[in-house]
Amino acid sequence: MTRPRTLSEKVWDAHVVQRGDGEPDLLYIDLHLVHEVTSPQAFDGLRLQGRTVRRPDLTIATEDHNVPTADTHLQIADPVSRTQVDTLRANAAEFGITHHPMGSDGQGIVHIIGPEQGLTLPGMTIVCGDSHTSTHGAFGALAFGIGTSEVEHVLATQTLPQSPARTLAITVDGELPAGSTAKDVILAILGRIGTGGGMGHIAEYRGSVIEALSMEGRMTVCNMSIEAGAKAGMIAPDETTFRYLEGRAHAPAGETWAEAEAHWRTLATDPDATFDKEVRLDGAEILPHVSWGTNPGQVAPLDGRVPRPEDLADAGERQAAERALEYMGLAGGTPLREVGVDTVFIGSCTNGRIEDLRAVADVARGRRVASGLRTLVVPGSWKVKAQAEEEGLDRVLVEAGFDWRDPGCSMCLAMNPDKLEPGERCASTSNRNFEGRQGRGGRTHLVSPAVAAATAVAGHLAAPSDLAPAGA
Ligand SMILES: CC(C)[C@H](C(=O)O)[C@@H](O)C(=O)O
Ligand code: SF4
Repeated sequence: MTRPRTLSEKVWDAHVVQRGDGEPDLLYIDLHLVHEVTSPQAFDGLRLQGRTVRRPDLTIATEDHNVPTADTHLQIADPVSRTQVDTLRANAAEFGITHHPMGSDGQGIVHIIGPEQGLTLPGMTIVCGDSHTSTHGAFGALAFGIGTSEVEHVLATQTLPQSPARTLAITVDGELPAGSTAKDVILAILGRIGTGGGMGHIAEYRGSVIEALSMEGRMTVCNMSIEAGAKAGMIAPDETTFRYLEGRAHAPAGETWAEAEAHWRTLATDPDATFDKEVRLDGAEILPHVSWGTNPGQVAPLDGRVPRPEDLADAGERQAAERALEYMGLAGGTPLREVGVDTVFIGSCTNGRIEDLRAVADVARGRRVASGLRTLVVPGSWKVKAQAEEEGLDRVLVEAGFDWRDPGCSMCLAMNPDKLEPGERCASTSNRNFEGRQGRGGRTHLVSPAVAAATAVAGHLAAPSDLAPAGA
């Protein structure tokens, strides 16, 4: 009998094409996603060596980081952004890669389009020159971000040398309180284990709270694995996964579906398998969370207060908190609900999917955005945008005063026209609150879509349950 294995070990083992003593394993890569930021030098490298793309059919490119989210029928105005996007287009054409240009049906944030097109499947190895590739682990794929030289290696060979990672089980049992979401689960996990808590590990999220999440919610959780320093984050595929995938453009169909599903069912961690490290959270204790600092581990329940650095026992944490509060323009001890914002950003590969937009529309329906507040609602892809419009969500949002945009990374990282001004404070459904992340001097509070929407209405950090009844 083979020894009991975890989900990640099974997927890893199935992809080893070469193993040698003291050497990293050479892994076969099933899907390589490409965007305009981390690919230009990789393609240049191929050209220099006269090489081709080994499997153009397993390589998919999209434009996301640099695209504007308004007037997308026009040329990109910024010359640097335009060059990056034009370069990707030229490379995709030269090397025969499927490419989704700005404004086309299949375009969107790289981590949104893979799953929605059924390209992302359980048991696969998936890489992209992007740290949030961990998103795809929600399907039980082993998915991780790689650097540009590795992008070149995968383009040329469809393989990647990798040293095995350790395994980490993050179990969230029980049931979430009403009003808490997948985003709150991952923010609470980050609050517990910190930004280094997953370092060197592949995380597997398990337990009844994770099992009860939709695929959208599972993607939100896996997306932020990298914020804990984990190499990847995975969830065992189950009925929820299969129902999400069935009928998607690139998912197996007919007889191959049944075969695929049977195989996917074998991927779950064996009952006797052990992890190198385990963390447990009680779902019942996970309340809506917001970040108060400048890394995604600096979070607190919305019901709480901005921490007082002097109360922190650890000297390193105390200094980090002092510095963060200074940048954030916050005083320790301030109730989080009293923190007013200038901007609300809803979107990104963390929370730019249809379920996220539904959650926002549910709060917006019959209400108004606080006066003077800037909002951006940015669907993660054109498919998400089209579905939202089919469901009438855009009308609800526009009537409430939200700005309804075109797909892209947008204000998640401000590599495009959507940026915060210095000192501007933003409630954001994205994944990083680093200094300057959303624009130089901008201040970010990471929140769930529901909290973002309620904050837009209230003008300060708020949960939907804080708001007066709609229409009142
Ligand atoms: C631009 C890209 C390399 C970067 C990443 O790797 O994550 C970006 O997507 C981000 O979210 O910071
Ligand atoms: S939405 Fe944000 S986190 Fe996701 S790929 Fe784009 S920039 Fe990175």
